[in-house]
Amino acid sequence: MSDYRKEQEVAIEAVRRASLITQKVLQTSISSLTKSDKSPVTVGDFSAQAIINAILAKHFSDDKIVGEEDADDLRSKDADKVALKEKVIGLVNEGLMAEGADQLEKPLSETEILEAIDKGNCQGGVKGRMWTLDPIDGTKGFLRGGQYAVCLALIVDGEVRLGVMGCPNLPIDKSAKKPQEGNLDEVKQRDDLGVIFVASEGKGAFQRPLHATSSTQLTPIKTREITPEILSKASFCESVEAGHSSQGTNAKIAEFLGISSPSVRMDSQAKYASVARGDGDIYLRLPVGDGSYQEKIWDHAAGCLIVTEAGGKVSDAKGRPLDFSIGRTLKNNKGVVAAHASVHAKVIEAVRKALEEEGRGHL
Ligand SMILES: Nc1ncnc2c1ncn2[C@@H]1O[C@H](COP(=O)(O)OS(=O)(=O)O)[C@@H](OP(=O)(O)O)[C@H]1O
Ligand SMILES: [Mg+2]
Ligand SMILES: [Mg+2]
Ligand SMILES: [Mg+2]
Repeated sequence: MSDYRKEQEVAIEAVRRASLITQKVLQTSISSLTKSDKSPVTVGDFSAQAIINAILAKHFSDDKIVGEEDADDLRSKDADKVALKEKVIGLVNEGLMAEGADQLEKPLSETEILEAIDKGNCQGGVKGRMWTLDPIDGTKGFLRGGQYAVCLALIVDGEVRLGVMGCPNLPIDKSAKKPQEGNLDEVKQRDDLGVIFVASEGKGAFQRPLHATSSTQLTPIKTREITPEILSKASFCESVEAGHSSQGTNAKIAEFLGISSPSVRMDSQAKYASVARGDGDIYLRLPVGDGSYQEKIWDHAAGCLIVTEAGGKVSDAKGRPLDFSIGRTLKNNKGVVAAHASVHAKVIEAVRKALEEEGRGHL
């Protein structure tokens, strides 16, 4: 097994710088536009993607990047988009020139920034080294002051080897109260928020405060011990957006497992982070409708490794491992189930029953 020490160090620094810039956006104003698929993208998403891609390109110039965003909208002559691009240029240079490792001496040009964003155009695949980046996962959450995550993972020959995730709105201390969902003022004011989660294949999972310097010690994290006997006491989390996973199916699964407490609804891969550090036990993401939506690799790669390395198990709805080797999507998988390894099989059995009852057993 390779040691990805250098990659880990660079990825943490890239995610740290990008996460701090998204926090700055949150503290000031969030300009956004709507993409052709009707989903939102903000000045924070573009800036974070440019910062991370520029740092990756500097250290690993031969690596490919599968990133969510592209710079097409920023090349538009439309006045709103030109104004948004100007903000992105300012934020990217602020993020890259801030003190610390990888500090840039001289600002990047507009062309360099747009090119950095477009470095995320790789189509994925089974061979070689590629990073996958979700510069802001849970953009809708970001806009409403909810949870969001800056997610970066290294995939080598189709397997996730390294995952780094910045969660600027999660408390450093898992037992501290999470900010109230959508309370933008609360997340602006609290100074105990901001965590980076890290996992490297075979080396365990860790967290560290976002605001610390990069030499800060990583603290190990573990999923909560939950045996089949106490499964009914488990807490499960799901998406805030009803269109992103079937909340009705999730509720039925919880009922089959004897879980009576309501789900914790949270945007983004912060759900994986919560399960990984034992602040939640099960993450359910069951497909909606006919299950035709294909999950994107950047929505799961970092979170999947972080949960696995913390002692959990991640699979699709049928219990199959997620296959990151076939392009930009997880087209061989339907849905996602993450849980403590000792109860994962029981959860999958409940998923099968629930989908069959709905006449969706084929999914
Ligand atoms: N129909 C459908 N089904 C499943 N997933 C979808 C769907 N549409 C979008 N997306 C992706 O959901 C990502 C955000 O997931 P979340 O779990 O954070 O959703 S939620 O905001 O809590 O509802 C979101 O990631 P970001 O775009 O990075 O926010 C999307 O990639
Ligand atoms: Mg996403
Ligand atoms: Mg995103
Ligand atoms: Mg998006």
